[in-house]
Amino acid sequence: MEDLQAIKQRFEIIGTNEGLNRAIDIARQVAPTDLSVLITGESGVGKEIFPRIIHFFSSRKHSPYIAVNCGAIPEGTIDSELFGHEKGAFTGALSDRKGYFEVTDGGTIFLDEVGELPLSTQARLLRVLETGEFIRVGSSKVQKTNVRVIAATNLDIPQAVKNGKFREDLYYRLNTIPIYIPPLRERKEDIPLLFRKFAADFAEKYRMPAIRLTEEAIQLLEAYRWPGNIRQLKNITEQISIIEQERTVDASTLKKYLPAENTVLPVLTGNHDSSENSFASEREILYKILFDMKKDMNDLKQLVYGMIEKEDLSTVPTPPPTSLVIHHPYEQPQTDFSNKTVAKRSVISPEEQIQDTEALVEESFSIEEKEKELIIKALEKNHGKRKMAANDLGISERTLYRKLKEYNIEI
Ligand SMILES: Nc1ncnc2c1ncn2[C@@H]1O[C@H](COP(=O)(O)OP(=O)(O)OP(=O)(O)O)[C@@H](O)[C@H]1O
Repeated sequence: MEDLQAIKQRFEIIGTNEGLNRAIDIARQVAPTDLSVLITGESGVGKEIFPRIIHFFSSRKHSPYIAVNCGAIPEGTIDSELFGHEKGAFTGALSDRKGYFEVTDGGTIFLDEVGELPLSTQARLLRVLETGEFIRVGSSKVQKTNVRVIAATNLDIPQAVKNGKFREDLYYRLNTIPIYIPPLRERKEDIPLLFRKFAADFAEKYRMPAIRLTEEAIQLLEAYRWPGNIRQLKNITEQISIIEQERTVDASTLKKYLPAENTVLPVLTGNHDSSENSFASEREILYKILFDMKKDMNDLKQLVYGMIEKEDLSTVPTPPPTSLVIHHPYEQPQTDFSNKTVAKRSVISPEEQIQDTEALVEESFSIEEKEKELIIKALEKNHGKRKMAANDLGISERTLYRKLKEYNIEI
């Protein structure tokens, strides 16, 4: 089997930290077995690389690999996505459809954000883990599959178990082999290495000389807490690469790009001391009101559609057919992962038809731009942490995922 250095090269992993090396080593050791693995660590630490390492070094290497972001799939359709459905199982189920556990038979499924799974889906997942059995939605036929499950989460699952949000038995089943990825602030030695790598990548991408840091700037970079971890470091390196003309970046320039730590939106704290803050807070309150208005409007729409569906009125205007095809945001295949399946979906539930209709209505009320702006603001404030941004916005993480996709917001 390849040594640590070769694995790092193959998967473009930068870092020499002991915790990182240990995580890679466990992934390599556990790969040839069929054990379930749970990868934990804060958002942006680089969890997604590990299931790929495990799949690559397993005997399943030439079988399908699917990465499913459990937080990004609406609750109403997740069972159908994972386990498939029978024709007529719900309105819109126009034909039979295989779920990911069926199409990945023989391969590996990576369940990212596994803590977001609803309890009913957790029960189905436990069954497939323990017996290899699953049942398509709307069917009574038990089917078999042979899939290795690797899960990841940035949630405190033991706490979720205590709160009744995550099944304890499933937690122990998934956590057979735990892999913990340390946050960047505990890997200070890796910070300058990662910066240099990203600076070189962006120099190539934007065809300009790479930015470099002065000694003082490096110290500042290392002292920063990096709440958004590697994702945040990458974003900031990109911003500086594009914006700064001077390619040698000193500490005072760098400081401008590092968000003040422990800052909270004025709208949430009621901190209105300076006139600048007061302006910002008024604007944010306005956005919040617009956002709430839109939410109310959508609730109202759901209600109306619900009533219409109940009464089965033939005069109901249906959304145009083009809006009936939704694709989920799956990872792009890596260069060394040509066999990775990119999943698509073309059948939607009534719930999603309503969501798609929302998009049409949003346009006509011109709230879209404001909503997008507010989402970006919330993400910036929370250093790309989607969960915290969703909390600030007063929406579920799932809705935020949908919005990010809808507005093409990259974080
Ligand atoms: N060791 C590393 N070397 C180089 N790039 C890395 C490393 N770790 C992470 N990255 C990059 O950092 C970004 C964030 O990584 P990733 O999406 O895997 O984080 P995550 O822990 O899965 O976050 P989340 O829990 O929010 O999904 C990606 O662009 C990834 O390529």
